[in-house]
Amino acid sequence: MASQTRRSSAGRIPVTLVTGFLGSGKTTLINAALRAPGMANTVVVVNEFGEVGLDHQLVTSSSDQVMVLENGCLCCTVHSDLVGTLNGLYHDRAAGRIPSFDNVVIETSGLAEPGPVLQAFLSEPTLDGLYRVATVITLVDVVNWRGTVERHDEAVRQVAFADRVLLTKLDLAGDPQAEALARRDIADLNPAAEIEIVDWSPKAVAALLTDKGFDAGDSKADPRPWLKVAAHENPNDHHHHDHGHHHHDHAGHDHDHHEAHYHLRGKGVESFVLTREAPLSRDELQFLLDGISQNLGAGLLRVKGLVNIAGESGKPAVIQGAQHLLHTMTWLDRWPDKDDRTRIVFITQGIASAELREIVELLDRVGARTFKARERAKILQEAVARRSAG
Ligand SMILES: Nc1nc2c(ncn2[C@@H]2O[C@H](COP(=O)(O)OP(=O)(O)OP(=O)(O)O)[C@@H](O)[C@H]2O)c(=O)[nH]1
Repeated sequence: MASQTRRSSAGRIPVTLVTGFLGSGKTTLINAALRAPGMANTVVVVNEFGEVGLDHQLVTSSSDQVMVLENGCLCCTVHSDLVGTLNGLYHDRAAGRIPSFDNVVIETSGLAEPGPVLQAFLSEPTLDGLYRVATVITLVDVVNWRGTVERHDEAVRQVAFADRVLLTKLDLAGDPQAEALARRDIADLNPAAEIEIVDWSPKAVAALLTDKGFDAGDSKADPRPWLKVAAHENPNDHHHHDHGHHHHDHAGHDHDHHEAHYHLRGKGVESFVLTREAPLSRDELQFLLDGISQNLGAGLLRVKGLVNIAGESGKPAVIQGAQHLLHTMTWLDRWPDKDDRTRIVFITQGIASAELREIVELLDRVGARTFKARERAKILQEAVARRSAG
């Protein structure tokens, strides 16, 4: 894995990823949006499994601004199909072969893993520089949610990666508790996600699908709504805000609450916030990130953070990565507020926060020793050089 400082990345085309399990309402959502004038400059890319041919007709009949990839799920073919399609679109647009567009929506297959898709957008030789992921929207069908999440880990990760979770099929839910249960489960998996009920009006849906999100290539952007450190640090706050009629019960007597917590604890999604008061050198940052991703392997889902790099204290570096491969780095002009500590959010699966904390502490100790030794070696070398020169 290589940390890399990106060239100016402003001007990349924003992409909205729409994920959600089979039947959660992705096609319905996108079709609703395509009726709005606000979607005129948006291209929709649909990925699907071969056997679900219906999607294709539904979507293409509504518009000619839709591309369909039929070669299987994104997780297996992302580096060929999706990358090829998006690269092709970009160059066709540049050459004037297709009408200009300034926004892309990708409907992923219901079984798609968001991690590899995100990774493709962060990796230099593929899509970075052309496109950036603006928001990840995950649809959750509240009627089938519990059964789905129990059996399909993809559904867990689709929620874990979301910036925004949209609840669908509330009108079909017989159980009046279904919404509250789904909200609680989702907040357990992803305490930073906005959880909303879908407003199906074309204008409202189009606004969601054209949301520009946080652009790490825009040095004036405010990273706070993207990073949401507080939500990751204090996940329980979120429960209290979002759990509607359960908010009176802060004492922990809520039976369902414990059940829900237990139910999802088995899914193992956790977040961990690494905070550093002292600025980090680039080497230290690289060492820490490499060490963490090597130790966590596939257990690391997402990394994002603001870093105070030694010698660059007036401005934060934005880093982000998806899974084990990439960390890209861009710079903001200034810190968004007085807090200029390094804060990096790690979202993991199958690794307890305590375990991650231990790994970080160990890396810190090893790192401190390594860097001190390197520093000493440098001083020695310089002394030797001075002596041989003089
Ligand atoms: N009543 C009701 N039906 C909905 C709602 N959302 C989606 N549906 C219906 O659920 C079915 C599945 O919706 P789709 O939009 O095809 O779901 P999808 O996520 O694209 O499904 P896949 O392509 O299989 O992954 C359709 O018949 C929709 O009309 C909702 O909020 N209420």
